[in-house]
Amino acid sequence: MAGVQLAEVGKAYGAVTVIERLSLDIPAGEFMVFLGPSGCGKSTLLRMIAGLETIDGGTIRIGERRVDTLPPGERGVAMVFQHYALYPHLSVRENMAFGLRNLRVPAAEIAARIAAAAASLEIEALLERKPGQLSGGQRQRVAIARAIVKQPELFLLDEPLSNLDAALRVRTRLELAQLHRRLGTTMIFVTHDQVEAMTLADRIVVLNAGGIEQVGTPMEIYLRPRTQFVATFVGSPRINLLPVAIEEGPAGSARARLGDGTMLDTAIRFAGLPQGAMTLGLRAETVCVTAGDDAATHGTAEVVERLGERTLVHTLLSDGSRLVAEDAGVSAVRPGDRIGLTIDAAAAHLFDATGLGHHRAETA
Ligand SMILES: Nc1ncnc2c1ncn2[C@@H]1O[C@H](COP(=O)(O)OP(=O)(O)OP(=O)(O)O)[C@@H](O)[C@H]1O
Repeated sequence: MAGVQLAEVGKAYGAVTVIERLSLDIPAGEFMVFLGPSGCGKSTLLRMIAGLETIDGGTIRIGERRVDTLPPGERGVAMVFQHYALYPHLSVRENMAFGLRNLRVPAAEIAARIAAAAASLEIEALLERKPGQLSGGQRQRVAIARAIVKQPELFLLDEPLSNLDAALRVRTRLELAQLHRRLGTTMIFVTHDQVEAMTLADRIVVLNAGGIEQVGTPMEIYLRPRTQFVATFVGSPRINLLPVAIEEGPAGSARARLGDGTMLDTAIRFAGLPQGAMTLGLRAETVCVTAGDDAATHGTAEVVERLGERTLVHTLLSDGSRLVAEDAGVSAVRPGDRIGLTIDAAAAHLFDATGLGHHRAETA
């Protein structure tokens, strides 16, 4: 297994810059996820590491070796795509053996590796079938098994779960996490699905328009989003964003005034915040429906989404702004109801005009 180092890599197609001087260090053994919206350059970056795209500048290292001048076959990587890219006329076994024969791996060794990978992904019973005789999930498992038998130093996975139905996606996701634990091989996984990113990653790279917005563990990304873009992209329902005016509150903290006049004392230091209007970020789970007299503000329930374990209440505030609040799974709230809301102001985020995030001081 090998780590990966990208140093100031860039890529343009004609006049369009797709990746701009991007640097990133991935330690050996890490499960790294590239997360970002469609078109942000995730696949391009992965293909640059694989050698399927040239780079216009910078260097790429895998382990101790500089690889950006090497052809894909010499980089020690195996790639799994969204489309399984299996040879339709070859059996599963032959699909797995194909690349190894090209590498002149001895036949007995090929057989042993196929047996081990097939057992690991529970596809032993499928080895003599052709891809056309497999379900989508089985095909994807074969594609992963075909990557494993190469015993790569690095796995590159480009949205490998997105062709699977919801249940199979979850199962294959768990299998992939277990596989990583078992093999310990460095993996880079591209997705636009934040649940996949949160559940699989040791660390996530959030990409936006060809650049890195933030690199961090899933909970760092969720709890301390570096930018408003990251805060908005990660988390479901989407984080509530409200324009606020800021003044100094108790003990040097920032006090936010919402459009409806509600005052919230955040746990964010006032000193150092830029002057002027800011955007308050409140995750839905920090805004809760209350029937008691502890409400920070009141609003009108517009839409009530019952998810089973919790209820999302889309609420209109008196100044016309809207936010999503949470209630228990069994909730009495109906559309049109006037409701009270508690707000956990200590968990609030503030975003300045440049989109930079400000959070409560780190606690030990
Ligand atoms: N061969 C090409 N020629 C010109 N532009 C390209 C080419 N390949 C990709 N692009 C552009 O580069 C940008 C990044 O594409 P890329 O496929 O890396 O995005 P992505 O983040 O993987 O998106 P998706 O999730 O939709 O696959 C896009 O704007 C795309 O239109």
